[in-house]
Amino acid sequence: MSEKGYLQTKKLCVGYQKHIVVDNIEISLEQGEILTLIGPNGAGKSTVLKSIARQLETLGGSIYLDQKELSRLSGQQLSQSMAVVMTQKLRAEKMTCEDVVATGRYPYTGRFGILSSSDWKVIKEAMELVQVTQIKDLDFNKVSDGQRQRVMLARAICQEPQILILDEPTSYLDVKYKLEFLSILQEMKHQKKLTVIMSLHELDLAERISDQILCVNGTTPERFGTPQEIFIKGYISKLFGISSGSFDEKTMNAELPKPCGKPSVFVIAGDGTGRNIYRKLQRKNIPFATGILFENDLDYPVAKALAANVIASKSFEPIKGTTLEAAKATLSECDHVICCRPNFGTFEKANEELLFYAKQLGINLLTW
Ligand SMILES: Nc1ncnc2c1ncn2[C@@H]1O[C@H](COP(=O)(O)OP(=O)(O)OP(=O)(O)O)[C@@H](O)[C@H]1O
Repeated sequence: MSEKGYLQTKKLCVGYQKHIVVDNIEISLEQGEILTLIGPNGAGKSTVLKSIARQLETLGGSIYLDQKELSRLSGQQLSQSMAVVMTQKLRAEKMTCEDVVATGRYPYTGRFGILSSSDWKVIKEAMELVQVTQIKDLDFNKVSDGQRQRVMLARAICQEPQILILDEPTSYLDVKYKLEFLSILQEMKHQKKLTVIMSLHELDLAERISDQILCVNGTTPERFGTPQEIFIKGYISKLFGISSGSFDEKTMNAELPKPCGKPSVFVIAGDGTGRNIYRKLQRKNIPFATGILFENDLDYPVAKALAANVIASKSFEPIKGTTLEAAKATLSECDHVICCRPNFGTFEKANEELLFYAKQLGINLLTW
């Protein structure tokens, strides 16, 4: 573990009463890093977050913030350094969205909770940043889940924390707000050196935004590392125990199960033209073969996930005669051919020949 770590855990054990959920958690984050927790439902992500946020008593080990034990900070010191947005709904009787955002300033107000003009400036800026100014006068209990999530983020931002803890912050956001939300986190990371610890179910987003990822599943954390170390072939499927369908760590594509049986259709594809057809055939439960695909083609990972048989050729190499023969043999066993290619490039003469062969055999050429 790095001595320079801004936020560190040592042999951290978390759970409920005597029931250990995750043990031996060793993380080390620099200031301004984003850590994402991923793992299956019920694995313990929220439990880890609640423990780091001091909302749940730890069962063992320690958490250090800037070399100081987190448990030794006073309540006010903690709320001035850490903001927390968990999934459970905030009880906010008769509060407007602006009232809720304003509670984020309480760690800075005196005993009477009177907000100064500079507090209101911070509140206004936070609301503008996450675009909730328009709903500021609405009853917090009557806004949508996505709006509520953004109000809670504004509240956390106006707390001006050094560390932000978020449990599934993007779960209710539409794609526009998901991207905006993550952009705000990145901006705060770069401009204010904000350190973020959050859980995400969207693996593609986790891969893009995280500096570090902690994989949680079972009583010991599976892995802690950079996205490049985590998103390696086969690992995510193993972490989540994917048994129906498949997940490709390289493209972050999740595909439904491939249709079973002998292929009845041959798809001549390439240059990303086949993916939609493959998925259409999958939806209709029609087994198919496809080729000839270069291994770096956009179609290739989808074909590997959905096709009964993929005739492939090494990237940046000429297609071998034996590969063309294998494609012809597979095609001749099919009842139909779908050609997705409007024309063929210089290095695709083999596919052009394959189409010609299909016509010679008199195989039914489908247009989809
Ligand atoms: N208050 C509680 N008391 C006792 N056990 C709990 C409590 N909250 C959660 N658990 C248990 O702790 C385990 C981990 O739950 P946790 O909510 O941390 O998982 P998670 O990874 O966040 O799941 P999800 O992805 O579904 O949100 C589960 O077995 C759950 O049943």
